[in-house]
Amino acid sequence: MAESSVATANIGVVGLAVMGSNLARNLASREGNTVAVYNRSPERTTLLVDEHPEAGFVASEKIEDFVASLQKPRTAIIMVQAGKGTDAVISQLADLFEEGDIIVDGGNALFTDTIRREEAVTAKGIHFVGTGISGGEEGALKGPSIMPGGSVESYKTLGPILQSIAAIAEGEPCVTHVGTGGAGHFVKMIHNGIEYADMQLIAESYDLLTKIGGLTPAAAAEVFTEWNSGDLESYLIEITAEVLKQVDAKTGKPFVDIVLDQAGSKGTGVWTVQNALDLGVPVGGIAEAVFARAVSSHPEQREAAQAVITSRPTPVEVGDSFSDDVNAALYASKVVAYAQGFDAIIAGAEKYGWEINKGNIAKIWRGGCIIRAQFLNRIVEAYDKNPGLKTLLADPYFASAVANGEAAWRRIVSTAALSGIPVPGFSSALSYYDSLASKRLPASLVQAQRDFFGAHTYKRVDLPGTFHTLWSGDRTEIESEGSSH
Ligand SMILES: NC(=O)C1=CN([C@@H]2O[C@H](COP(=O)(O)OP(=O)(O)OC[C@H]3O[C@@H](n4cnc5c(N)ncnc54)[C@H](OP(=O)(O)O)[C@@H]3O)[C@@H](O)[C@H]2O)C=CC1
Ligand SMILES: O=C(CO)[C@H](O)[C@H](O)COP(=O)(O)O
Repeated sequence: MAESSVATANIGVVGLAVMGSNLARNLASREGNTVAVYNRSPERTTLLVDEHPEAGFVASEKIEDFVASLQKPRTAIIMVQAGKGTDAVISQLADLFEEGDIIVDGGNALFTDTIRREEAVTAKGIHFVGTGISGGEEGALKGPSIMPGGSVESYKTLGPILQSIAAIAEGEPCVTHVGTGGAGHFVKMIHNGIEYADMQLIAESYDLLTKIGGLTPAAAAEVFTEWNSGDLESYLIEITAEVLKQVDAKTGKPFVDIVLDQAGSKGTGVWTVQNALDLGVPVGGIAEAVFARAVSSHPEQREAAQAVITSRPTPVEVGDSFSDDVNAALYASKVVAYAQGFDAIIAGAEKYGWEINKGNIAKIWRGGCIIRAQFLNRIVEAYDKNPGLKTLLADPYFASAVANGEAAWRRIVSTAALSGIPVPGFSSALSYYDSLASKRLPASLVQAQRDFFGAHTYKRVDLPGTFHTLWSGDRTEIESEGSSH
């Protein structure tokens, strides 16, 4: 490995696994950049440098040499395993960096860790920017969607570099200063939550098309390919068609049929739901997607249940328009998932004091990231028209798009239930829609029950104030001090 302790690089990357190595190549391909690279295990560095001499990397085996190879003020992007790995690298860099240098964490960090790390690092006069980066291997190389947090001052230096490597959508780079502190990682977390929901809805669509619609995976691939030229056009629909087309070389079977039906996760979906619970934001679509992966990953429970549930419903007979109904249900459920994700962003911004422009978030998700979709242009328009929109479902375009597909959506949920096909994503989205649309919810009864057993009080529809009924006494109503909770 060619070592350099002369400061020749204007930017560095620490962590050269899938994301870091591709991000480093992306940076190196941009005019004027000289990129320093470092990885804990030097084999990865050697491999990257040997395979990509054109990148002109300045490689180091020791982190001290890596730091010495960076021009001042130094900027290093960390792309290592979230959690302890990130803490370890930050601590090493913070010991070697000087006032004014910038540490960027581009991994999938939990935003509260980012807030903690920023406090610790900035105490030394070093800038710290937690940034979400999405796009997987290809995005990192060709242009990801980038969601930086951190201070406005840091973004002044970092912004142009990030803009130069980001994906371009509708002529604009997919990067914006999301907000200060942990805002970037918070928004990336929600991005991943929406990603989970979108993937689950697509998986349910595939299940319905094959198990009720009777399509083979290859025929379902054609349906997804067709959908990809309509309102559902998106990266996830596109790759779904590719996966379903794939034939396993070993068995000649459809590839999807030989993959074990147990979905894993690395944690960002769970974080989204945990934080939404804390914020009091219903994100049922994302939660169901997380739970669906969890159900799939308990084979012992599934086996135990299958040993006793031996009688299964016969799939309902469906006509030629079935796939159109699935398309409509997918679209409507997807609108709900995005609406819930944006609600969580709004609530997070309020709680943590971030000024997050929702339209700009939709803009930077139009390219480079896993949830990139045609659909996001409509979200941009919705927030452009009304930045204070209470829910995406109230936007006139989405309201009418969902209303147009509503009957099909209901047919799909009921057909799935009658056929014994689980559709937790579709059905929870429909229930959420119906909850918002209902003039009156049975929450009245829940609140009355709470008052009965715990004197939790209630409000009346016809009078101001807070009340309690003397349930264990003569059941008269008394006015209560304070507000019901
Ligand atoms: N993979 C993806 O599609 C995406 C990943 N991300 C995020 O980007 C980051 C990098 O992801 P990915 O490229 O997949 O790599 P991994 O998450 O698999 O992490 C591997 C890298 O972390 C390094 N590392 C782990 N522990 C330590 C430690 N204690 N000290 C120093 N280095 C350590 C490894 O070094 P060594 O080689 O020495 O083991 C290696 O470079 C992660 O935070 C991930 O969540 C974000 C978007 C997409
Ligand atoms: O951040 C990502 C994409 O945006 C990563 O691919 C992430 O790993 C996906 O989450 P999970 O592994 O839990 O499915």
